[in-house]
Amino acid sequence: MEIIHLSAECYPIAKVGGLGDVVGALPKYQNKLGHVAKVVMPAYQTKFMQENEFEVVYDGWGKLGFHNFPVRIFREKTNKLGFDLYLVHISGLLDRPNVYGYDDDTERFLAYQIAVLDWITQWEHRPDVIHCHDHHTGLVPFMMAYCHQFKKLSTVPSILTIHNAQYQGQFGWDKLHYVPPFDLWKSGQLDWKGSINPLASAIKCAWRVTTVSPSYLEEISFKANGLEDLLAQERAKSVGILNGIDNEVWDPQNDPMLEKKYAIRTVENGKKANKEALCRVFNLDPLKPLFTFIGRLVGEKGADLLPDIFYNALLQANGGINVLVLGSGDPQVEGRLMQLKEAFPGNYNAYIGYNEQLSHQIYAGADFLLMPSRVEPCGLNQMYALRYGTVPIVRRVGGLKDTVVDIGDGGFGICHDQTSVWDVGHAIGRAYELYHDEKHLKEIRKYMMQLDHSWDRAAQQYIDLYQI
Ligand SMILES: Nc1ncnc2c1ncn2[C@@H]1O[C@H](COP(=O)(O)OP(=O)(O)O[C@H]2O[C@H](CO)[C@@H](O)[C@H](O)[C@H]2O)[C@@H](O)[C@H]1O
Repeated sequence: MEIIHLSAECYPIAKVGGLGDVVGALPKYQNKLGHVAKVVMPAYQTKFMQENEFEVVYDGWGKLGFHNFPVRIFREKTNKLGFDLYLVHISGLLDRPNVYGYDDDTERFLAYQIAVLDWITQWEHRPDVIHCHDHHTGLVPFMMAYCHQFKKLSTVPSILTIHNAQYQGQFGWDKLHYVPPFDLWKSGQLDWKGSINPLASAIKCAWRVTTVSPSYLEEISFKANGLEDLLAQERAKSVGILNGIDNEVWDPQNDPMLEKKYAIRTVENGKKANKEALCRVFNLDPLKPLFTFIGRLVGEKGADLLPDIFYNALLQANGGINVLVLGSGDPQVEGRLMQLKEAFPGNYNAYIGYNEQLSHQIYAGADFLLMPSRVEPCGLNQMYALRYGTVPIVRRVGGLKDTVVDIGDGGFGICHDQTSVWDVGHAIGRAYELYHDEKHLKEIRKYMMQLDHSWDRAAQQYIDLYQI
């Protein structure tokens, strides 16, 4: 099958969070299964763009409302990522250093979607599937189905994967003229509660809808930032497919970013060396249990509670634990996490910002990784932690519920029910006890590391879905 993945992010070209990881891995695994999966994404001003060789495969013009813009699509020449990568260059709109966060993001992602469909419409053949990821590509199913100029694609199955229903990309009806011509009586397919809502439109128009874990599919019928009714209504065409991880990128045995590589057999020494290196850099004591958090500092991740959670835990442990945070997001949370450094020097540290290499070093060097998420569509961090022999401490929600089994149930993680300072504090207490039960901890580490969360299974599940 020929599968076209459309996404705003794709690792290693541009990654803000888990979306980038998924789109950088799933197509590779689909290709391994004998299919031809390709990624078509915006050409941002990134290092990848400057450091690799490209050929131009399309030179044309797009139209956004009354504005015409030149489009150039580049193909990466060497197939080094394990799939064909196409980058859509629209001068002045997409060629910027960041993926998101501009006032004209609506225009940027609309222009990208229109340019991609213009290009694919001109192919001599039709792809078998167009797979859209999140709201930045959410108008594609509508445009394929109803816009006159893309009529040729109206019979091609479109898939929407919801990585996060919180973000929907809504904009006002005053921008309707951006959408290429269609029969106006179809406008209801764009609408949700009085706005043009790309995610809602994709849920309505896509041939199939997927979420990134089965539990999240259950949850969004009750909690989806206003889309609950719609999701419940479209439930029959929806399915939850648990994300995998890229076992080649996330492999402690082969990870060039680590101080010391290790396998299941050598996990104790390997983790010790990585922990020592990490503690040296962050002025922490390698003899104490190291608790960490990696992620976007936003309410969904429970990040607003982290300062209180860590303050209480550090106080109670009376110097007996270490904490290290890597993240960025809400400036207030960032500020409070930085302040804690003064209160607990030698036991607490934080790196505010994005740092891919440091994230690998933390998964390897930490003892415990916290994920007190309020909402977690799948979560990849807990699966990376498992692969690196780090015990996840997670709230029982979404994909966390689907991937982590509590030690009390014969499992390998520590689970709690609420995103509250008290509940997480209690979980940290349990982790502290586990840390001092060396035999049990060693067994758990070995057990976790042999769990298989690679993309092999999920890649096939998507293929099966396309073929239904
Ligand atoms: N400051 C930082 N420095 C370095 N690396 C950092 C970082 N902050 C985050 N990361 C990395 O970004 C990724 C985050 O992945 P998640 O799946 O946890 O979250 P996200 O909420 O972005 O994704 C959404 O999409 C994914 C994919 O479907 C779902 O798993 C998830 O539940 C959903 O919210 C991980 O690779 C993590 O290591």
